Amino acid sequence: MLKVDGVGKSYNQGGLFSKQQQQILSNVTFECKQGECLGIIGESGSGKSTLGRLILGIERPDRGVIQFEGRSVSDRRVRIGNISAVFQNYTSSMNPFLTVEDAIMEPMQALKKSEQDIAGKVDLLLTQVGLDSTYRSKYPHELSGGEAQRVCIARAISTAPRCIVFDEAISSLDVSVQIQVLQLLKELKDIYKMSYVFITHDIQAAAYICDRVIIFRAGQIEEVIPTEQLKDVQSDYAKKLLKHLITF
Ligand SMILES: Nc1ncnc2c1ncn2[C@@H]1O[C@H](COP(=O)(O)OP(=O)(O)OP(=O)(O)O)[C@@H](O)[C@H]1O
Repeated sequence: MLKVDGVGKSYNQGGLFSKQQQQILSNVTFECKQGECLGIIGESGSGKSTLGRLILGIERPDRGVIQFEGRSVSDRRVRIGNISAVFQNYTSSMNPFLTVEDAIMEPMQALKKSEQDIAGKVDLLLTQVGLDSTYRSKYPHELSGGEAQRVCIARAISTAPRCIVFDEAISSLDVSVQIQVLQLLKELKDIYKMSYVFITHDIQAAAYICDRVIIFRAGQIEEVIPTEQLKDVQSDYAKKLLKHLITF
């Protein structure tokens, strides 16, 4: 369904007029199947978020292609309504001037759904993420971190996308809230039959929610492994990384 094929990306290093390039991603190839949760685990700076931005079409790869159901995600019409995102920083992901209701309605309005359909769906989406209709009129500063992230999730699922990219989406939450949100994401995946690309440092969260995990190293895929075999990773790097990331 989502195919990343031979993707490379570099950035200019050392300012606007510098010609020095830093290679961030090299020849990244993988597929995320329909209904699959694919984890991407790697050290800080290994290029995970860059890959997430390329999948979301926020930036374009220098080399290779990213396709959703056979069509390049560089075409906005392919992405819109099909691929959405939930980021780590829920407070800056939310427009401080929009109420919860407006924030949830915005992606549906972009798809030109009827006002009646949209208004009726807000309560359902709030219920699905464990909030009630009293939240409709609240502003982001009136929400706890867990509530704000639930609103971001409601917004992300509002168009019933086929795929969601989560970039460290639970990392800023308290541990007890993280567990609740992970449970919620699992339930929603089953309801909507979505695929998830789950970018994280958190091996325990990945083990809980992912079907397969990609171990990422310096912008390249080191190993891809089904979650139930995570303890049997082959490469020395993956063994060391997992040991380092397991905190208990
Ligand atoms: N827009 C940009 N311009 C220049 N360099 C960038 C840009 N975005 C990212 N980088 C560099 O690319 C590298 C990879 O960053 P990226 O955020 O993708 O890594 P990451 O694995 O997500 O890290 P973390 O886990 O800390 O979020 C870093 O060295 C970063 O400084």
